[in-house]
Amino acid sequence: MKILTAQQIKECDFATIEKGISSINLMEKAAKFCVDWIEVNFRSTQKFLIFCGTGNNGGDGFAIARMLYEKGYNVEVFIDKNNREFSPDANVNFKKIKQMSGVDIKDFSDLMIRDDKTVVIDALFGYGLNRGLSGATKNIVEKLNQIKIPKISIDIPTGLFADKIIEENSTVLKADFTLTFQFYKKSFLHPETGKSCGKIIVLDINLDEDFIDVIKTYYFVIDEDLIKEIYRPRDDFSNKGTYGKSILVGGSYGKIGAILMSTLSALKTGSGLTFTIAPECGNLILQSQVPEAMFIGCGEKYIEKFEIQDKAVYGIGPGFGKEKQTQNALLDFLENYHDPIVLDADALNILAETDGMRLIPKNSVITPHPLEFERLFGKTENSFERLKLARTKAEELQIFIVLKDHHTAVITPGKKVYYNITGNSGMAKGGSGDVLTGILTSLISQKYDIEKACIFGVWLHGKAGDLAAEQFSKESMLPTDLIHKIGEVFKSLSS
Ligand SMILES: NC(=O)C1=CN([C@@H]2O[C@H](COP(=O)(O)OP(=O)(O)OC[C@H]3O[C@@H](n4cnc5c(N)ncnc54)[C@H](O)[C@@H]3O)[C@@H](O)[C@H]2O)[C@@H](O)CC1
Ligand SMILES: Nc1ncnc2c1ncn2[C@@H]1O[C@H](COP(=O)(O)OP(=O)(O)O)[C@@H](O)[C@H]1O
Ligand SMILES: [K+]
Repeated sequence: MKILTAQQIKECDFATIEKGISSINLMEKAAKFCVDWIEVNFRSTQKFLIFCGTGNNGGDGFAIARMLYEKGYNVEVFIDKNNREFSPDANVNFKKIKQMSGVDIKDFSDLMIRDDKTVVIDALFGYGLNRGLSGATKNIVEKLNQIKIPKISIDIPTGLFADKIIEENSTVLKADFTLTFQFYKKSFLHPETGKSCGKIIVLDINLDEDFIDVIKTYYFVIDEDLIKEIYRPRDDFSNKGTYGKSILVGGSYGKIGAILMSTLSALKTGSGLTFTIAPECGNLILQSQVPEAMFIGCGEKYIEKFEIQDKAVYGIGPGFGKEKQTQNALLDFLENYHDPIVLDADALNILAETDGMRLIPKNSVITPHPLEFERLFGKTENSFERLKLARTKAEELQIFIVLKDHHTAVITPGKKVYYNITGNSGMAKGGSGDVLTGILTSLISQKYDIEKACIFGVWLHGKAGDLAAEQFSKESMLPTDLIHKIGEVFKSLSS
């Protein structure tokens, strides 16, 4: 799914209107989709308090208020009575609601909440916000944020921009749900801004498909349609050679578990032949826990050297450690190896400390979490800036950067960004990243195109995490539980 800027969304609205629907009918349609969702999900609500701004977001709010009232709900509409300069479409809907005898139109300052079964609808500002909140709107948002009743934001939580960071400490409505039109907005996917969105529901209001097809963007959300295009079912007439050779390199005394999880994940993701290169202290553990993988020992307690094998894909780093010999082993390997590889964890830390980034083969994948990213490329002000730097570095080094976070971003050498929306905070545990390394190595060894392997890999990882959380809870699920859910995800794809 494409992500558009506020300006592009506006153009998309115009394109849709040019195709024959009037702007007021488009607003009506958008409001109806919201009301349909609200009816299903907030059926027992006794009163809706609907806060409307002066732009078209406010217009949506007036239309939603009218429709809810017509369906028999108790509705109160709040506006800033000192500012009634509504946009033309908002004005049409304001006039309609004003004529309804059973709906009170109140000033923001009249807000009183007595009833438990009350829900707030935020239609103050949408993608047209062009500066931070101030005055009456800022005050009412601050007040609403202190009241513990459910809040539904229409299109965008008021105070957020669609596509850029907000100033620190600025006021933003804290929504429980965001009913957004047609597209995810970039700000929903970054930690500083996304935390205000609650659960995001994308309502398809049938904006012009031809426009959406051709509009150029570098930003995408990974959705199930994309995954279904990427996923290749296994061929009956195949053998282990068809599915590649994955070699997971890592582990050191006390951190054998990390490379074990990578190895198991590679197997569970379908790798044909799987090897683990680890120090001898891991031999017994690996051979007994993952008998399907072949073990190559090199060093006693940490890796001292490792050889290049033909026709394999290497995933290097989990549990690797940073011993001097291990460092040299990695740098030697990279001096002589020129095919794409996956680099994670201590392999990245070693490259950061030794200035070895230039040795990474073109089209390789690196999987830093924010701190590893900072060690590699330096500090940035916020996650928007981090992404910008990552896009520059991915192009400069011609590599894929899998920037791990709540919404992991896959950044391609062509500077495209694919945000992942599967996964959950149950995965915020040591070991989850090791699993991802195994998955990515396995997919690349199965000859998935590298961009597709990254997109598919992060989605699969998060989806398996979601299934693990469903069964065990976010608190109790373990990275190993996630590995055992990979199969269920594949089953759902092939059914
Ligand atoms: N395709 C879509 O996405 C559709 C969007 N619609 C709605 O239209 C909205 C966009 O409408 P608008 O462009 O009118 O934008 P807004 O409703 O966000 O309001 C923008 C207006 O407020 C002013 N403004 C901006 N920041 C301000 C601030 N901090 N303080 C005071 N005033 C400020 C602007 O100058 C502008 O006049 C969407 O968010 C959505 O709710 C729907 O009505 C129809 C379909
Ligand atoms: N709150 C979260 N929501 C979604 N995914 C998460 C969350 N926290 C962590 N993850 C995922 O778990 C993995 C953690 O990786 P990493 O930080 O490298 O852990 P480790 O190195 O300990 O294995 C990443 O893929 C990340 O996207
Ligand atoms: K809003």
